[in-house]
Amino acid sequence: MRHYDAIVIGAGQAGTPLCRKLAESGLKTALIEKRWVGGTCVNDGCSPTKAMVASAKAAWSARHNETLGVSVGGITIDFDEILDRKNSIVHTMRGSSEKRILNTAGLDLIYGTARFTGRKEVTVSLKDGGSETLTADKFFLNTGLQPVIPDIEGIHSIPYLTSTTIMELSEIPEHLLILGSGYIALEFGQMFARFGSKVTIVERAKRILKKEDEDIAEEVVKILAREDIEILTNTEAIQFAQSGHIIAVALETEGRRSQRSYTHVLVAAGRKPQLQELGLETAGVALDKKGYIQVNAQLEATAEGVYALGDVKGGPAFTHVSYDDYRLIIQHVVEQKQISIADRLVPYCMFMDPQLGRVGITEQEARERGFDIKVAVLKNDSVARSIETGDERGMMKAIVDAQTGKILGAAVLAEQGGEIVTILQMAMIGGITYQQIRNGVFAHPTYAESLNNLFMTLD
Ligand SMILES: Cc1cc2nc3c(=O)[nH]c(=O)nc-3n(C[C@H](O)[C@H](O)[C@H](O)COP(=O)(O)OP(=O)(O)OC[C@H]3O[C@@H](n4cnc5c(N)ncnc54)[C@H](O)[C@@H]3O)c2cc1C
Ligand SMILES: NC(=O)c1ccc[n+]([C@@H]2O[C@H](COP(=O)([O-])OP(=O)(O)OC[C@H]3O[C@@H](n4cnc5c(N)ncnc54)[C@H](O)[C@@H]3O)[C@@H](O)[C@H]2O)c1
Repeated sequence: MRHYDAIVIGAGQAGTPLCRKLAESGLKTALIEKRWVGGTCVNDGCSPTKAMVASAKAAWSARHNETLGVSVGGITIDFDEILDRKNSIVHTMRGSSEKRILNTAGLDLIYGTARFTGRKEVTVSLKDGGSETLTADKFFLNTGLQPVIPDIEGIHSIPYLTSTTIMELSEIPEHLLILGSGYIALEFGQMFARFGSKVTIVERAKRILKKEDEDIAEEVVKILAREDIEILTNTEAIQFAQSGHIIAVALETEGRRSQRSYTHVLVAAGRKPQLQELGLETAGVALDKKGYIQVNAQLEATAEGVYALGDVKGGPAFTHVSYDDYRLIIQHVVEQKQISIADRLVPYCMFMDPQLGRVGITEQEARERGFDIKVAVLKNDSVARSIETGDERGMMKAIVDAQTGKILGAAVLAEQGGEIVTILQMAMIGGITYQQIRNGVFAHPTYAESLNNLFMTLD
């Protein structure tokens, strides 16, 4: 039986860099991955979707450019070309990541599914057949999330799509029904609408983007409505049936039933921890109330020598969080430093177009918590850069501490909203007040300069 100093399970956004750093620090390390190096982000998530979103944006721009006085005539979507480009990006990223692992001394890459068969022992069902049992002093779990498939009558009798399988379609759906209205639903919904699908989004809650402020969510709805995307809120799919190429769906909106037909169904109703194969009970690792691996602020699970990183430990499920978990674990385990994930400032960006960049708390959260705040709001139709470039969609918003002038949170729904919100995040990190940003000299006419105007609204 092979023994290691450290075993990393899951080659996600934490596990992939972590295994190399552990090995480079002198620990004999194994990385166990059941599918591909790079995990969700590289293979099924961020990179492939953003590559396809870029194609969708190009299609939108080609149509939209007429408003700028430039007509390119009819446009054609070459879906095979879009998929080839996406696949080539994924293969390059995955390949170079795998190569770096294979070239690291003291590190073994083992393809297979790991299951705990003892407190400090895993048995790997190898991808190429057979199995191997390994032991280690320390385990690092980075097994990620998987789509939730709601228990709806008939759902397993239809060829429903998930965020993974929709990227393998060989044709553009004629009429796509999307269950859920989170990031996955909105990014794919707008993307396929721009490729030519008719898109209907069904959300069972009373509005989309519940965690965002209502004015931001309303602005997103307006933008999507202009692209003929139908959004049905307070609505649930209660029954599915397949009839030839058509999927018949019974919907229920506030007690009223209706019958609709679609060609494709994407389930984007949330994601859950990928743990069913791991046998955590055997390792003595407890789960929290929501079914994620329970960790403390040092990312330690309830069993000694076991750590959990990334999405599987709960909290915001983003690549940059998983990557930061890796950075912190290295400081803790290799450099013997104190670490804590408490109070970590986590930004995020929804890559619909325009992007929704977010950081810190929302207005609704600040009010619920009784904070003394000022709220700055600026619609993009009064931003010089937006007017000049012909894209006035969206708005900017910042929540400011009324006493100190410090920024508590921001939302930027704009072309490059993810980049613009990062400027405000830097201000939050550096303790820069809104008055300093209001009076800062920024190049004209940039989006950054509009932050002067955003905070002038507080005067
Ligand atoms: C469609 C989509 C788009 C997204 N877009 C963005 C975005 O734009 N920006 C962003 O920040 N985040 C985005 N995310 C989220 C992001 O992909 C994840 O937060 C990120 O990948 C971090 O995941 P992770 O490191 O926790 O694990 P993952 O990347 O999910 O990796 C887990 C790995 O563990 C392996 N594994 C699981 N169980 C076992 C086992 N028993 N044995 C061996 N191996 C196992 C899996 O095969 C997988 O490779 C997106 C997600 C999706 C689905
Ligand atoms: N740009 C990004 O950073 C990005 C992009 C995509 C995904 N992600 C990550 O992936 C995670 C999962 O995304 P998601 O969109 O699947 O989940 P989500 O949890 O964000 O949204 C799911 C939505 O589906 C609704 N819902 C649940 N069951 C339903 C049902 N039966 N019928 C209708 N609606 C239903 C929920 O009310 C919720 O609004 C995100 O939270 C995020 O962390 C990030």
